[in-house]
Amino acid sequence: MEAPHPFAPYAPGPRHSGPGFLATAINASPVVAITWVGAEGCPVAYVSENVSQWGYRATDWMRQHLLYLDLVHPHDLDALNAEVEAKRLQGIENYVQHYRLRTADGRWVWIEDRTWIEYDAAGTITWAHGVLLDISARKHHEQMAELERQTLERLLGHTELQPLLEFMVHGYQSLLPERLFSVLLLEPKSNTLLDCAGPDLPPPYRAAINGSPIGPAAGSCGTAAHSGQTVVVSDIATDPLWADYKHLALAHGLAACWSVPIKGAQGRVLGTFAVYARQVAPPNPGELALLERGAYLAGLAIERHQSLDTLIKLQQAVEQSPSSIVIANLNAEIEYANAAFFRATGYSPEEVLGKNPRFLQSGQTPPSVYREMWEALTAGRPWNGELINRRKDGSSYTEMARLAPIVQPNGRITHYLGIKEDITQSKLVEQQIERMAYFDALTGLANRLLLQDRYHQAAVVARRQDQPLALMYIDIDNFKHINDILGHHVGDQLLVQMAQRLSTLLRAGDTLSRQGGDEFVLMLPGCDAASARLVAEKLTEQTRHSFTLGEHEVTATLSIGIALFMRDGETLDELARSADLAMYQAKQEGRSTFRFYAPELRTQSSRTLRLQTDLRLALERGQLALVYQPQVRLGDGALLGVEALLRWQHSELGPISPAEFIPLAETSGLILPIGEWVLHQALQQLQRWDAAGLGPLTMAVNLSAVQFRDSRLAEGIGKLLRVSGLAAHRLEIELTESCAMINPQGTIATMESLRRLQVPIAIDDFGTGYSSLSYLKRFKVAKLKIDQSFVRDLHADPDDRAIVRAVIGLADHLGMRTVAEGVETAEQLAWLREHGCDQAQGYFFTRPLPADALQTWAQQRNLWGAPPVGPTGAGSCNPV
Ligand SMILES: Nc1nc2c(ncn2[C@@H]2O[C@@H]3COP(=O)(O)O[C@H]4[C@@H](O)[C@H](n5cnc6c(=O)[nH]c(N)nc65)O[C@@H]4COP(=O)(O)O[C@H]3[C@H]2O)c(=O)[nH]1
Repeated sequence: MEAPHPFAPYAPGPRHSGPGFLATAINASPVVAITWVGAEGCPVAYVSENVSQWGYRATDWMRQHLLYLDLVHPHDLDALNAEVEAKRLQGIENYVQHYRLRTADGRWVWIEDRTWIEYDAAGTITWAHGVLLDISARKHHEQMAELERQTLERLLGHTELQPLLEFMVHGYQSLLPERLFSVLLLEPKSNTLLDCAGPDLPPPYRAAINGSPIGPAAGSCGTAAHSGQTVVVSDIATDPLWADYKHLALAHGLAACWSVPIKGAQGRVLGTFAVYARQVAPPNPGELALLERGAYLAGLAIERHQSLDTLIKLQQAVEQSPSSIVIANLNAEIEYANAAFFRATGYSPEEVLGKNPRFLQSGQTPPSVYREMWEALTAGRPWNGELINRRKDGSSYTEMARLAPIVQPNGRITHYLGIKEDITQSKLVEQQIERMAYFDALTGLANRLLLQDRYHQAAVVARRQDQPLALMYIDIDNFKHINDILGHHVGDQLLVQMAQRLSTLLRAGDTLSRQGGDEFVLMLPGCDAASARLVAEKLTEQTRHSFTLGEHEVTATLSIGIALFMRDGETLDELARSADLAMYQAKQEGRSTFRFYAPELRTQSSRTLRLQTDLRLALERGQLALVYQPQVRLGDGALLGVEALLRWQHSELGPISPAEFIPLAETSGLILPIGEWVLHQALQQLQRWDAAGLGPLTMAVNLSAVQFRDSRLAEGIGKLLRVSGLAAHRLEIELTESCAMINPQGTIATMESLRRLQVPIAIDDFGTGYSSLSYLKRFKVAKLKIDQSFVRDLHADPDDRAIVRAVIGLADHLGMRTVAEGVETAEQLAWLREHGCDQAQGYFFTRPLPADALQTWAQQRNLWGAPPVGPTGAGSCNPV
C-alpha cells in the first residue's frame, strides 16, 4: 500500500524547487497535505508536518497507519461517508467537504477538506489526496451569524422574551461549551437582578443569585449593572468585587466571571450578559466581542419586547375599541378596520380590506359633505362630521366620523385614520326631543309651540285670502275631580281617549293641541261662526258616551269657548284669551256646553279674579250667610224640610250667586272650610227651630264634589251631628248627579259611609248628568231631585213631561222619593201632584229665605208648629 507521494518529505532536490520545496512551502502554510489509502477507515499514508498545528506528529500518523476516520467527529461521520460514496458512484474526482476533527488535546477543529480521488478501472478508490484547512474561526463566525439570524428571526416573530433569551444563551453556550453563560434582568423597582437564563450554570447557584442587589461591589454582574460598564473578573477568589459572593461562586466551581451590562437604546441598563469560567482566566478578545454582541442582542430583545408589549396593548385597545376604527391608504383603500367596524357595518374583513369605503355610502349624505371632507384631508387637516351610511343589510345608520391624515415625522401623509361613532340612537333621541318640542308626549297632539307655528301660517292665509278662522278652547269638566279621585293614571287615560275622540271629528287642516292639564286648543282654519257652532256641537255630543278607563266608567263632558279670527283677536294669544273666557263662561253656565266669545266676558273675567281674591276673606268678614227654601209634601202641603242655600253679600259688588262663587271656591280649595261652615250653620239653625217649636224639619245641604271626595267627610258630619244632638236623618246631603257619576264606584263607597251614619242622600239636578241606571240603583239614595229645567217647561214641552214622568216612575220603582225643583206655578204643582211626585220646592212656595223670614213665612201659612211629620209623613196641603 505504501506509495511514493508527490509531496514526500524525503524527495531529493534543491529547497527552492521540486517536491522538497513544495513540502517546505506546505509546512510553512496553514494547509495540511494528506494522502489516504483507499481502504476501511482511511488509513493515512502521508501527512505534512504542519499537522502539528493540531498537536500531532506526522511521523506518528504515517508509521501507525492511523485510521483518519477515527479522528472525525462522530456527528459528521455519516454525512462524510455518504458524500464520498455518492461522489464515487458518480465518478467525481474532486470535491470539498467540511467536518470536525479532533485535535491531540481533545478539542474539535473545523476542517475544510479539498479532496481528489484516484479510482481504479472498477471504480474503487485506490488513493485519496487532500489539503486540509482549519476553518474553525470562519465556522465560528458563520455559526455566530446563524445564531444571530435565528435570534433576530424569533425576535421579529414575537417570541416571548424568556424563551428568546434562553434560545440565544443556548446558542452561545454550544458555541463556547467550556464557558458558562448567564443572563440576568434588572428589576428597576427593587434594583435587583433576576435570573433569566443560564443553561449550564449549576441550578443552586442560579437560585442563589436570583434577586441579588446591584451595587458598586456586587460581583461582576451586580457591579456591571450598577456602573453600566463591562466588569472583567479573572479571579473571583481574589477580586474585591466578589468579596461578599466568592464563597458561593467558588463552591460551585466558578473561578472567573466577565459581565457586560445589557443596555437599551437610551443607555438605560436592562440587565447583564455574563460568562463564567471554571479556571482563573481573562477573556480573549473573541470572547469579549461575543459577550458584547450577546448583550447588544439581549438589549434589542428586551426593548423590543417592552415596545411590543406597548404595541400589543395599543393594538388591543384599537381592536377592542367600541368606536369603529379604519385606516386607509392614500388611494383610500382600507388597510385596517377593527372589530367594532365589522360589527357596525355587518361586513366581513374579506369584503372590506382593500376596498374604497365608498361602498358604505347610502346616498343620504349630501355630496357637499364629502367635498368638504376630502378638501380637509388632502390639505392635511382633520375633519369631523356626520355621515349617513348603509350597513350590509341595507339599513342606514348615522355616524359621527373623525377623520385625520396620518403624517410621518418627515411631514409626508401616508394614511388616513377614521374613528367613527354610531350615533343613530342619539340621532333618534334628538328627533324624539324635537318631537317632544312640538308634540304633547301624553296624547301625541300638537303642543303649544306647534300650534303657534301652524297658527302663524294659517293666519297669513286667512288674512291674505280673507278667510275665516275659529279657535276653540276646550276644557274637560270636572277633570280635576277625576284626577284627584281616581288618580293621575286614570286622568291621563281620559286625556288620551278624549284626544282620540276629538281627533276623529277633525278635518285635515285643523290642529288640535293640548296646552297642558285638561285644556285643549283647536284651530279651525276656514271655519266661520256657523261652522264653529256645528263643530262644537259635534264635540260636546261626542262626550255623551262614557269613557272606559281601566275598571272605571267615567262621564266627562266638555266646556268649549269659541273665538273668531279678527273679530275676537288677531294674534294667537288674543284669540286664545278670548276663547278661554268664552270657555269659562260655558263652565259658569252649567258646563257641557259651548259659548262664543263676547266682549263683556272680559269684564267678567276681571270680576272672577276679584271674587277669587275676596272669597278668601268672605268667611271671616261674615259676608256668608244661609237662606232656606222650604220643601213641601205635595200630598198634603206639609212643610217637610228646607234646603240650605249659601249666599255671599259682597261689600261692594252686592249679592253674589253661589252658582258663580261655588266653582271658584272649588278650584281654590276654599270649598272645604266653607262647606264645613255651611253644615255647622245649617245644623245650628235646625236646633234653633227645634227649640222654637217649628217641628222636626229636615235640613238639606248641598255638598260639592270636592267635599264628597274628602276622606274625612263622614267623620266630620258624624261629629257635627253628635255635637248638635240631632238625629242623623234630620240632615240630608244633596249631591249633583254629574258629581255622583264622575266616579260611581267612589260615590258608592262614600255614600255607604254616610249611610252608616244614617244620613239620607238626595241626587240633585237629576236628569242632567247621564246617570247610569245600574249605578243609580246601587247608590241607594233616598231622593231624586228633578232638575228645574224639566219643571220649567212642563206645560209646554211634552219631552220634559215625559222625562219627569219617567223620573217619578223610576224613583217609585227603586223606592226613592222625588222632589221637584223650581216649581213656580200652580199648573206645574198640579201636574206634579197628579203624576205622583212626592215633594216640591220653588218660588211658587217662596224664594229661599233667611231663617227668621222662613219662620214668619211658615207661621203665616199655618205651617209653624204643625204636627210632627217624618220624611214620609202625611198632612194637609195648604201651600198658599
Ligand atoms: N228659577 C228658579 N230658581 C229657583 C227656584 N226655586 C229655587 N231656585 C234656585 O235653584 C237653586 C237650587 O239649588 P241647587 O239646584 O242645589 O243649586 C245650587 C247649588 O248647586 C249651589 N249651592 C248653593 N248653596 C250651596 C252650598 O251651601 N254648598 C254647595 N256646595 N253648593 C251650593 O248653587 C246652586 C245655585 O244656588 P241658588 O243660586 O241658591 O239657586 C238655588 C235656588 O235659589 C224657582 O222656582 N225658580
